[in-house]
Amino acid sequence: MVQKGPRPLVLCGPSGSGKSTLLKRLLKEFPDKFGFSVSHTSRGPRPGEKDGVHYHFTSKEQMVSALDKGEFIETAIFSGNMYGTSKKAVEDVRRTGRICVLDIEIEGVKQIKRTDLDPLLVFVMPPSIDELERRLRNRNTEQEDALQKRLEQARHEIEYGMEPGNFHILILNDSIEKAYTELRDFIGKNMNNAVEEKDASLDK
Ligand SMILES: Nc1ncnc2c1ncn2[C@@H]1O[C@H](COP(=O)(O)OP(=O)(O)OP(=O)(O)O)[C@@H](O)[C@H]1O
Repeated sequence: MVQKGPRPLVLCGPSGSGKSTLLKRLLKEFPDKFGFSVSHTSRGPRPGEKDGVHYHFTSKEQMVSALDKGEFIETAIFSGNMYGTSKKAVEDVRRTGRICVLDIEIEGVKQIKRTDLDPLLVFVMPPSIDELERRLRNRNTEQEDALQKRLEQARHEIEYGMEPGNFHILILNDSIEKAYTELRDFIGKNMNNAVEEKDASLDK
């Protein structure tokens, strides 16, 4: 059981929508206030990604075994790879007194809604599928088939993201400055309320 602390912040959105970019800025501006929950994944590291910093890189077998032991809050299969947030990852951040930020898939969002973590849920929306494709191609981190899978998945994710009641806020990332300002404003409004009283509630 994960101990309750401040409400965690969840960033969700299609691959390439800008979650990592926003997260990086947030952690840079407020290093003492927010801490990133490091997910586990069975996918291989991209150039520059460090084990234990960006992800805990592991195997599918090990993740399934940990899942069976109840060590994960949420897991999801995405583009053939397994991803998950361990209870320990969230607990590690909570212990530092920081607000835990999670970057998770839709399946994970559905699972975390069923826990008592009561997260603030942000959906990062790309301006269009075409622009998403451009950004993913520019990022140059995926092979063609993986890129196509991400774009296909993005259509479903956007549908879910836009359904009323699924997220507390949708942030359109057409400009990173604008999107970041919106994220900061949302946090400013809701994180204080989160400590005093809860005014952001959603469908479970
Ligand atoms: N507003 C923006 N305008 C132009 N490019 C952007 C914008 N936001 C992000 N990008 C670029 O788009 C690419 C994808 O962004 P990012 O890696 O943050 O996405 P992500 O949602 O974290 O993806 P993944 O889920 O695959 O990790 C990056 O190369 C990033 O620099």
